[in-house]
Amino acid sequence: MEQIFESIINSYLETKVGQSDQFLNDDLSKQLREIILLLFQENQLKAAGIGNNAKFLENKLIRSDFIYWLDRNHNNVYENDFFDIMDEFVKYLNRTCYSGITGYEFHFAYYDKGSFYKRHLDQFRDNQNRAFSMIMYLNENWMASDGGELCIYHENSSQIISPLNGRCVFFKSNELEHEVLLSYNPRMSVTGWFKTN
Ligand SMILES: O=C(O)CCC(=O)C(=O)O
Ligand SMILES: [Fe+2]
Repeated sequence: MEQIFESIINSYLETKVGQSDQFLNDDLSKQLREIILLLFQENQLKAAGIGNNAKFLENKLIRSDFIYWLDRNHNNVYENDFFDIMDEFVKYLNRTCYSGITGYEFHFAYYDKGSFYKRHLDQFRDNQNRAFSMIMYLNENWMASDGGELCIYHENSSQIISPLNGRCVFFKSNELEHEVLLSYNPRMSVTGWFKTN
């Protein structure tokens, strides 16, 4: 894994967006995808970012994905395999970049056909503990015509990233605004944040 971590950090340092196209192996990616599909069937995914009713409408205009938080207490082998990789990555980050990461949170995300997430920053105004964002895509055979690209806004340009199976994207949470473009097919991912105190 070290080599993959290194390539993510090198691309992050070079371009502000760390990337690897083989972060999750096909087997783990498939198992995580199956968990999401089961949660979807069982109606356990929750519309993302719901507050009260007024907020609900407002939210729907900003994002239309459904989420489910991963948790070691679920005692799911594959969620735990995923967390093991994240624990390794945190150690790597803290050892090589002195990043001082003390925690993380990850959720599954399901963007049904016609879903999107408008331009935003991942750090909340009243809480700065999200240091880095990371997204891992689980979409086999994703085609350009499926849409659902991640668009990252740099100072003078924008960068379009297709949500391909096994790919991960890593960037600083308070720095880069980004958006999920309209998805024409169900789009699945694990998204999360590395936190500092
Ligand atoms: O799925 C993606 O490509 C980005 C998701 C995102 O921006 C978020 O959940 O904050
Ligand atoms: Fe985001």
